[in-house]
Amino acid sequence: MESIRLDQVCLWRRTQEEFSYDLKKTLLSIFEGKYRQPPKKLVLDKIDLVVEKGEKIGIIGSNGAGKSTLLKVISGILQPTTGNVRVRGQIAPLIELGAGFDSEISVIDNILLYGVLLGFSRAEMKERVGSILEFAELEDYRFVPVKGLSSGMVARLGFAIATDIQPEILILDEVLSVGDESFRNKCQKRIDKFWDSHVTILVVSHSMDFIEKSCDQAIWLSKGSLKLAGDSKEVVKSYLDSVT
Ligand SMILES: Nc1ncnc2c1ncn2[C@@H]1O[C@H](COP(=O)(O)OP(=O)(O)OP(=O)(O)O)[C@@H](O)[C@H]1O
Repeated sequence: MESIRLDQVCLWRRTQEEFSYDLKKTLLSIFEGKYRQPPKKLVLDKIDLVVEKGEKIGIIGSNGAGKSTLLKVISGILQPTTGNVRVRGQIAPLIELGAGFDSEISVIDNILLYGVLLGFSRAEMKERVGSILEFAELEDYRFVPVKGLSSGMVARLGFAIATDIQPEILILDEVLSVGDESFRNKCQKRIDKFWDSHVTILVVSHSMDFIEKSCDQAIWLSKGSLKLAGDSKEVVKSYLDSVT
C-alpha cells in the first residue's frame, strides 16, 4: 500500500527568506519606484516519488541539495509551489522539534496545542499528557511556560509528543541530536522499535554507512532534482563515485 506519493513537486523559495525582512526599506523602495522582487531559487525540481508502507528510505546528497526541504514538504511544513503531495497515515515529523510551540503558554497547554497540530484531538491529547511528560522527564515543569525551558528540554518535549503513539510515518532529519547523552539513548531505543515495525521511515543522513545498513532504498538529490532512486547500496555507490 502506498504511504507517500509526490507528483511533479516543485518548490521555489526566495533566496532572502532566511534573512530578516526590512519593511521600512521595502516600502521606501516601492515609493521610490526602485522595488525589485527578491530573487527566487528552484529548491525542488519536478520530484516524483512513491513510498510504499513500511519502507525505510534514506535521502542523500550534498549540502543544499534539497533534502531537508523535501522532508518539510512531505511533512506539510512547506507547501509545494506546483505539483501534488499525498500522505496516507499518521505522520511524526521529527524535524524542527518544538518549532510549533507557543513560548508564552505552559508545557501542558503546548502538549495539547502541538498534538492538535499533529492531527490528534484535544481529548486524545489530554489522555496522553502524563506519558508525554514522563518520557520527556518534564513532570516538574508542567505549568511552566515553554520560554522557561532550556533548548534541550524543548526538543525533548517535541520528540516525546511526536512519538508518544507509534506513528505510521516517521520523518527524521539527520541523526537525532536531542537532549543529553542519556536522553539520546532513550530516543534511539524508541526509534529502533519503530525501525523493526511496519512504520514507513524517511531519513536524511550524511552517513553513507548508516544509510546502507539501515535503509532498503535510497534517493539521491542533486540541486533539487531526483538524480537516482533504488537499492540503497547501489545509490550510495553511485553517489560516492560521483564525489570522489
Ligand atoms: N528558509 C529558507 N529560505 C530560503 N531558502 C532556503 C531556506 N532554507 C533552505 N533554503 C535553500 O534551499 C536549498 C536546499 O536547502 P536544504 O536545507 O533542503 O538542503 P539540504 O540538502 O538539507 O542541505 P544540508 O545537507 O546542508 O542540510 C538551499 O539552496 C538553501 O539555501
